[in-house]
Amino acid sequence: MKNEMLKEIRVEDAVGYTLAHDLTKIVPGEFKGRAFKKGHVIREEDIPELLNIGKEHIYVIDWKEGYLHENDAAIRLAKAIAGKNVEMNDPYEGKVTLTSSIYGLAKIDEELVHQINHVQDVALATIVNHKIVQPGSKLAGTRVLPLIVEEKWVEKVEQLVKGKAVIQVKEFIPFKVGLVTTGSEVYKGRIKDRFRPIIQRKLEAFGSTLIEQRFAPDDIDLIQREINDFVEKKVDLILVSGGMSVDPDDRSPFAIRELASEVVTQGTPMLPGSMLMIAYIGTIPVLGLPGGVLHDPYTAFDAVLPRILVGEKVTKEEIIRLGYGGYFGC
Ligand SMILES: Nc1nc2c(c(=O)[nH]1)N[C@H]1C(S)=C(S)[C@@H](COP(=O)(O)OP(=O)(O)OC[C@H]3O[C@@H](n4cnc5c(N)ncnc54)[C@H](O)[C@@H]3O)O[C@H]1N2
Ligand code: MOO
Repeated sequence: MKNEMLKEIRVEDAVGYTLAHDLTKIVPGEFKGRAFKKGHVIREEDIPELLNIGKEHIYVIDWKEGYLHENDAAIRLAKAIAGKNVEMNDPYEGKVTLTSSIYGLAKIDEELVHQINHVQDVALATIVNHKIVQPGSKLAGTRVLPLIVEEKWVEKVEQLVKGKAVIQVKEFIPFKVGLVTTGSEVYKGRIKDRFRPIIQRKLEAFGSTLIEQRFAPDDIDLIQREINDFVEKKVDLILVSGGMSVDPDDRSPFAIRELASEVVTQGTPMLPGSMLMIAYIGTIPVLGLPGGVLHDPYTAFDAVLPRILVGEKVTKEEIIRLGYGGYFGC
């Protein structure tokens, strides 16, 4: 049903009228964008182009109390939704785009996004939660669906999100990290350690530093001695590589478990990375690294590390949910 506030005027009769909204042109494979901007005053020479993009009429709006233009509604929605380190652009074709102002971890409240999209005439599309984003990375776009919208729907969103962060980007905290490399084959020099360069590169990408690497054979006491040393040094994160699976020489999980004040998980459903262990000694996270880190670019370790480096604690429930969509092959 057409809104009674919208008056149609034939394009040929529209010279001197102001456009009420952006007009879009699409030429498949060549162009998609704004051909005319809201506020443009129509001139005689615009008429052929307006007809070419399929506009035989334009709208003039006869405003009533309690309604908003799509641009104003999109700005209000974006302001309500944008949290820390999120910027918004000017409306374009009725849509406001939210971008990150920093390099960090995108946090999207999925449940709130669903609630917002339940509100009549409101549309919010976001990236998935926990993506690593760069300055300028697009996070979301929002608009209302009609050209003029009842203000009450925008107010409903504003109330829904009050005091909550729908979309924000968290900064990575520079962690000082200790690495305990276990495995008698490495300790005795039979093979060269390959974990260090991989770990170093992954940490540095987030602004953290591997401050020291210690080596231990497959011996619980000796592994624990090195872990304890890092605890005393007050590192921010301890990583333990090697010996995480089922062989009799795989001692790392026992060594970590005995020292831990909390074990969040020993194992994940994600592949690769099923042998990842997450524990805490006091406030210091201790990760037992799956062997897959040595040969796969993305494992459960890569899913969890950015969370820890923004200062978050990953829950067992989140670990369980890594299985869905978490088959990367190995
Ligand atoms: N029968 C089963 N086999 C395997 C299982 C399982 O559950 N049942 N799990 C698989 C998974 S998943 C992983 S991951 C791997 C290896 O797990 P580990 O963490 O126990 O690794 P290791 O046994 O200590 O070593 C495996 C392999 O990697 C070499 N390695 C170890 N550390 C280093 C290092 N610092 N630098 C270079 N190379 C290293 C080591 O010499 C072995 O060759 O187990 C699967 N199998
Ligand atoms: O824990 Mo493993 O990394 O799946 O090969």
